[in-house]
Amino acid sequence: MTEFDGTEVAKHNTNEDCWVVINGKIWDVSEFLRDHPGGASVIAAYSGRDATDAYNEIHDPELVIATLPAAKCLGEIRSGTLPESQQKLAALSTTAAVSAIAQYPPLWSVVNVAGFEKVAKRYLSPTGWAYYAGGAEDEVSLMDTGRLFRMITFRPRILRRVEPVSTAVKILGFPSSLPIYISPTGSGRYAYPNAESVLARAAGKEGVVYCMPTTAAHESVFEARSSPDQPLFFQLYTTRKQTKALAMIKKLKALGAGALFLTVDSPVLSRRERDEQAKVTETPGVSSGDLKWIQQATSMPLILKGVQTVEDAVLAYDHGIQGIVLSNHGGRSLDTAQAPIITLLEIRKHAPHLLAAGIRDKFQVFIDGGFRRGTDVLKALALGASAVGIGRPFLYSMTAGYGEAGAVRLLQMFRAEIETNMALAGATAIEELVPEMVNSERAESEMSRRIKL
Ligand SMILES: Cc1cc2nc3c(=O)[nH]c(=O)nc-3n(C[C@H](O)[C@H](O)[C@H](O)COP(=O)(O)O)c2cc1C
Repeated sequence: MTEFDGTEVAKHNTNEDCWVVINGKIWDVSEFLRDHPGGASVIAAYSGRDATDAYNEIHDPELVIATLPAAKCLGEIRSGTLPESQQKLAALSTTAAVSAIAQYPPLWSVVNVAGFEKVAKRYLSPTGWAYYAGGAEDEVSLMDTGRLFRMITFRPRILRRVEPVSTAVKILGFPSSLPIYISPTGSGRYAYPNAESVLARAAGKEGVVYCMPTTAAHESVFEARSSPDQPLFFQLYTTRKQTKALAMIKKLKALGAGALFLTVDSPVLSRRERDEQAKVTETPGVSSGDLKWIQQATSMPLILKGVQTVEDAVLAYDHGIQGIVLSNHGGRSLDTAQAPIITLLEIRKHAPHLLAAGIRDKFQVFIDGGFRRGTDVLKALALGASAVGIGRPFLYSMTAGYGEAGAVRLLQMFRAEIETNMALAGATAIEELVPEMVNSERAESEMSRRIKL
């Protein structure tokens, strides 16, 4: 029997197109609605949702089978994919249930990343929310990034001409309309069906780069490009046997991938307790120390994702790698690992040559983890990063049935925040964002004093 995710069921939530879940089976009751002896509104209250409890309270489990044509049973609900908000309204009377059903908030009412996160928390299944929102162990690294962004303040310059503002940058030689890109985030299916293709399409519309995760590196994502020139990167774990990895690199290069992000911060599977409770399973990413075979296998730029110290940043540069992502995997790997912005400050202090404008055509420093505002992005750029990766917010932006429109709206929100705040800081181009525009001294006081290069 065909299986459907809760997100798919949720889309059929009107009187004209009404699906309900009864005892694990999905029924199309659009036509039956008006014939229901108890009235249409009783069923309509559960459209796009799980009606099991309410149904079982009154009906024999076999009644639906006897009443509806077999073709109206469309399939089964995939376990763990029904958001809480789509489940269990039986404890309420029908009238209360009808009023308790919140419609998905209209997209225009979501005005910032925090808004998308709120919607995602409400409409994702418990499993999906645990997987997306969680971090390792006590989630200290996960939560720490926001604190550091707040510790870094702007030193805006005044009475400058601040129009027009250009947010364009080059990422590994590819043009991007914004100094941000979409980070690889495992499986997007809890948020929206074919989430990776949806993100590729949204990225194409807004002229930014999407880096797809290993698990979703398929033809279909490339087919979603708005033009063959649209840059798409892919991420690889080196768990894969060498032969498999090489075959994948070759295939993705042929499909038109522009760069390879090799994730190096997860040599073993980390301890994510929310996932354990919600029974999410994920393949560990094991990194091997030897990168020569990958460097030799491809002419694509090779980027190390998950560099967490200035020492390793220097090693990467010295080994001819084309770029690094300062990242602690969004707080999902080693808990209490330092925030990536601290690693950026370490590089500023001990190896500033890695951030020099003059070397950006052969080496770029990217950063990700906890960037939720245009101002967060601008601080990292002023301190020398070439671009910023954004992970979870894109997953959140596709929930509640928003899909591509949500991801496009999120990019437009970042665009508006970056443009406005650049002008307020006194910059009209990304190159004009210089270290003197921020005061990062409080954050610098948290840097290790034991660094020896
Ligand atoms: C649900 C989820 C899955 C992820 N899966 C991957 C992955 O498969 N490969 C990878 O390199 N990074 C993965 N990451 C890490 C992101 O690429 C990125 O480093 C991190 O999410 C950035 O932080 P942010 O989510 O706070 O923006 C994942 C992150 C999340 C939240």
